[in-house]
Amino acid sequence: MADFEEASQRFQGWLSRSGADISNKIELRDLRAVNAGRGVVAAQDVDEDEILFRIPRSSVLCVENSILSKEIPKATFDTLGPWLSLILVMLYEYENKSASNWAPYFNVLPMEFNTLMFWDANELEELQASAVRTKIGKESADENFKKELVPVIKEFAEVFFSGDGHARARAEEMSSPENLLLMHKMGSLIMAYAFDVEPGNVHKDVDEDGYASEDEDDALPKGMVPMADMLNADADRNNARLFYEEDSLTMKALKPIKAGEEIFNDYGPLPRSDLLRRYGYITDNYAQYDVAEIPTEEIVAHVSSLSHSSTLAERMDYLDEHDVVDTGYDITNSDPFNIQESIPPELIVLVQFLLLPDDGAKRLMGKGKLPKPGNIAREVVDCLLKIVKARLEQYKTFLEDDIAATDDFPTTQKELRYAMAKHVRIGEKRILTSAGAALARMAQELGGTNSIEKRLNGDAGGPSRKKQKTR
Ligand SMILES: C[S@@+](CC[C@H](N)C(=O)[O-])C[C@H]1O[C@@H](n2cnc3c(N)ncnc32)[C@H](O)[C@@H]1O
Repeated sequence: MADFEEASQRFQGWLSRSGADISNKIELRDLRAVNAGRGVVAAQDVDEDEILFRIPRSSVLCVENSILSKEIPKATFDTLGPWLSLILVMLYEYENKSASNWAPYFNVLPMEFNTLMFWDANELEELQASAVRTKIGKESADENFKKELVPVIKEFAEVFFSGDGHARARAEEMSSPENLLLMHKMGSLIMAYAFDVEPGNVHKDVDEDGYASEDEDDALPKGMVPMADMLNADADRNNARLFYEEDSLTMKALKPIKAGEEIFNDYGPLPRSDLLRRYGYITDNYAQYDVAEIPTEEIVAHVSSLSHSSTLAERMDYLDEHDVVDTGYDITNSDPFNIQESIPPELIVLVQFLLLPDDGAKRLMGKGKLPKPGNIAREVVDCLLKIVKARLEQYKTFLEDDIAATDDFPTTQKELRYAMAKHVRIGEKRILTSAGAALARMAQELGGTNSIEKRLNGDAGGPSRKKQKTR
């Protein structure tokens, strides 16, 4: 406890000496008792628009402020891109230990994470069929570290390990498992803590909800902004935002904040699976953003099994040209569940188009048109229902069993990870179950012959013999 508090005090002292202004109405608090590390809390009432702190741009840990940017050519950083460039700079500062200008800052940053990158195989298995497992990217990150980052460190070994007689030997060791792990840790810090730092005089385009496009954010340099990254996040209780000014970055209250209330940033509308992947924690109020992703290859495999057409590949190319094809489709929450709201129109169009008879598809392609997602034929509903049910069956446990299993007070890291994984899969299964029920209702309302079942079972459209499990 003493070390933790002392690190917080030293960090704030360092930040103030670096020219930061921190309002005396806020405090950096120990929130470990509620599994939230450090967080910023209002010590007195704060008004809307009031400045909580102002950090000089020179205190941001970024390529521009690092001595490495004077010694390593800009072209090298440009080739590395924002992520690897910042990892390089952070590794350098971290290796410099107390000699680094940012040493007091590193002392309040964690080096252990619950993000999916650090879960073992058994822990990941608890996520069952969640598509988030395909997005962790550990192997590709390892490759990038070995192929792009390590060669730069070797090329500039004398700069990177300046003053060390063993600089070359140390650079040679950078591909070791321990050093790759260190790179992953820096990468994870960037993922959970860094900001896309807008230059002082340029403003990025944001959508109506205030989020920049991913392309837009990818283009901006990343920076670790001390203090701004001590704010935890909350989807519903976001009450502060960072503003990018010419010489400083300013955190302002977005609404009045009462003494004792925590000050929250916003990570955007992330499903809990992504919250876990990027930030290593989940909270119930992000459940509203949960999604159940269905990979496109599964959808195409289902349709192929129902279609005798030899033109599916050609149709996929056509759909791709019309921006309908994605790697997967997210079924989202709606309350009450509503097909039009929760099933993406692109998924409906994809299934509709692939299920068309050859002459119908050819006619549409000739006119450069696509089916309308509003008119869903019975056959399409049946196919979507099969896809949704098959996806649900890929999860190893039943929804009701997951809900019944208690995890009130996980005490070990493993228990915590298992509990978080369970909540992620519950969220996904709930969506799939609701989607299945809504599609089944729609099929019933549309009436007519269940042509898909007929084709699959080779009978006159009677109920499938296979008992469908509910998950
Ligand atoms: C930008 S940092 C916030 C400061 C962090 N709590 C710390 O002690 O360094 C983001 C990390 O804080 C934690 N976090 C953020 N919001 C949280 C919340 N609402 N509840 C619990 N942990 C949260 C997660 O571990 C996340 O990866």
